[in-house]
Amino acid sequence: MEKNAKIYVAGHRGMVGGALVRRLQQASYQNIVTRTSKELDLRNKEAVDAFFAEEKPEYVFLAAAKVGGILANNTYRADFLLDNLQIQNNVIQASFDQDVKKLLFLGSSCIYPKMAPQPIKEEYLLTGPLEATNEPYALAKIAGLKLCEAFRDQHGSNYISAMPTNLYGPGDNYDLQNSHVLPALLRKFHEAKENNALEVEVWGTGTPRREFLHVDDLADACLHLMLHYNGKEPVNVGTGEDLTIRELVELVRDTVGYEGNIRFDTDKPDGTPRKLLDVSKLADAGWKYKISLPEGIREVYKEAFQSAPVA
Ligand SMILES: NC(=O)c1ccc[n+]([C@@H]2O[C@H](COP(=O)([O-])OP(=O)(O)OC[C@H]3O[C@@H](n4cnc5c(N)ncnc54)[C@H](OP(=O)(O)O)[C@@H]3O)[C@@H](O)[C@H]2O)c1
Ligand SMILES: C[C@@H]1O[C@H](OP(=O)(O)OP(=O)(O)OC[C@H]2O[C@@H](n3cnc4c(=O)[nH]c(N)nc43)[C@H](O)[C@@H]2O)[C@@H](O)[C@H](O)[C@@H]1O
Repeated sequence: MEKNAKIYVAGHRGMVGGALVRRLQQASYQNIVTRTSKELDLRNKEAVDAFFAEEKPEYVFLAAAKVGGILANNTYRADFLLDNLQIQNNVIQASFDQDVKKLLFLGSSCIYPKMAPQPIKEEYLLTGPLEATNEPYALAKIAGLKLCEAFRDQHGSNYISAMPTNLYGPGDNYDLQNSHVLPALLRKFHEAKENNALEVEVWGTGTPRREFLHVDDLADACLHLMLHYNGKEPVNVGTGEDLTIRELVELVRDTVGYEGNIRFDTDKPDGTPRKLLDVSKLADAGWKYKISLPEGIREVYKEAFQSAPVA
């Protein structure tokens, strides 16, 4: 990818897209094209076709998607399936029509079977039923990676797919209903400390295990894959380490400095019991994460709550 190549980052205002733009700029890529969803609704095929015909990007990072935590996925099930299918179909088809040289599609670790052996290898895809809370989203993501594979099979298109584990970092969503667990916990513990609240409510039993990757590490991995990986199969992107939600809760509590009680609301869903990624394929491609979870949480807490108010 030449330094003056035209690169379209879809979803640049999101957590992942924002990190990708920062990483590309840091690496001196000068010709980055972006559009907000207001300027270009990627669900609209005509608008997407017109944008690609006009801009003719050479490389595409597809980081635009309808995204949310366990409750959002489980509540807006039709939107998560339909919006994501439309966005990815339109962008991948237009990339083909306009001869994009290479495209990176972002999926998610929830594509794998709920009871997949751990750690999860890429080859476990489609070997068992999905987790119910995010089945529509996972199905859309599976369709996206399969569409990339099908274009490669039928037309030789160099479209690759990255499957990140749970992410966190600057630009995360802190809405308590729709967010993922880490930003939700940071906000809950911060507000409980500020208000001297007696307890903090945490969803589920605390027993599920999750793996977390800082989004700046993810962006670095995506650039690495764009530069060095040309395989058909998706590549897992994570740390290869996980912890229980209870352990995460304690880590966030200690980072924030909250001293009250924790209550687990077991009426809320746990989701999949564990989704630890096997990252040996990524390691073979020459990449490893840099930001440890305690360090990342400290940095994000400082950035989101101790310097400027949360939007
Ligand atoms: N967050 C995670 O934990 C996680 C984990 C694994 C994989 N991923 C994957 O990483 C990618 C990015 O996730 P994220 O966390 O960065 O999500 P995010 O912060 O919610 O950002 C998503 C972006 O997509 C854009 N978008 C949504 N609908 C659109 C539409 N109809 N037209 C145009 N743009 C649209 C939004 O643009 P505007 O801001 O302009 O509205 C937004 O900036 C997704 O593919 C997701 O599956 C995320
Ligand atoms: C990366 C994303 O992961 C998502 O699954 P998933 O890890 O369960 O998504 P999260 O929403 O991060 O939840 C992870 C775990 O944390 C628990 N949890 C505890 N307290 C909270 C809280 O206040 N908020 C939230 N959100 N969770 C909380 C939740 O019950 C679940 O067991 C998928 O739904 C998406 O499709 C996507 O793949």
